[in-house]
Amino acid sequence: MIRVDSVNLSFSHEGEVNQVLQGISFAVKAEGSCAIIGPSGCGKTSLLFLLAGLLQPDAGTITITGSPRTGTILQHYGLFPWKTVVENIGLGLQLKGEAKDRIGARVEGLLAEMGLTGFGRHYPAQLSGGMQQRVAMARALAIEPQILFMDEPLSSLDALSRERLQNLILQVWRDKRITTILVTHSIEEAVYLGRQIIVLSQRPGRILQIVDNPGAGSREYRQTEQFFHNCNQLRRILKEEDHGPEA
Ligand SMILES: Nc1ncnc2c1ncn2[C@@H]1O[C@H](COP(=O)(O)OP(=O)(O)OP(=O)(O)O)[C@@H](O)[C@H]1O
Repeated sequence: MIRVDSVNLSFSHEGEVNQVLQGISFAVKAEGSCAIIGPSGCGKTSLLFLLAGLLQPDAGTITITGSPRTGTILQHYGLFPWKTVVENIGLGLQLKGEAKDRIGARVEGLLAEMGLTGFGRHYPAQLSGGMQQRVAMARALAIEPQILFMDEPLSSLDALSRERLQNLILQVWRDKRITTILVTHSIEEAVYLGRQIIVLSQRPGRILQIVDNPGAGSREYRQTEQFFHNCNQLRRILKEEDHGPEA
């Protein structure tokens, strides 16, 4: 369980305080899937960084029950260009001090799972965006996280690769029974991948609404009336935030 209670965050620059998040409270239960959406600059990445423990709030608390292993996929993949695919994927395991042969076996398994067999010795620059994204996902999954934090992981992909990787995220969430927290700009992606959708206001980000979306979790969901209904609901909330209520 992840619990966020009355969290505020601001950044200071040359004496000027920039309030980024205000009074954020919500909870995500274990094995839940949560999507965070909102206008550009509203603090989505900052909120994800807070959850992942990469930033500390000015006020309020973030509590994560137990000491779960966490994996993080940052925007633009965060791969090391001077390391091969195998070295990138094995990095977390290496940092944990795992034995070389165990790392080798685990990385081989992940290469196969992600459809990257044969590309282990390539460098990131030699791969397409979709393949780099799968490497980033394999690296995050290598340590068998119980919570997976993802910051717009699919934003730079073409429509088909994006759909394939959305299905992969769905499959990982279901098969490995992990908790996923996904920051996205895409309404459809939020509704497809988040059983709970947190909609943030313009900066300073406050919670406009938490949309329950219990139907998410299967490939078929995309074709259902409920899916379209929830996409429209999100669109309405975001539009109102952008322009005020529609005439
Ligand atoms: N390390 C930092 N120092 C100062 N200001 C920062 C820092 N990180 C983020 N900000 C500011 O905080 C605000 C929110 O940024 P953040 O990246 O969290 O928003 P976002 O909703 O993820 O944006 P986008 O959708 O465009 O990716 C922005 O105004 C940004 O300039």
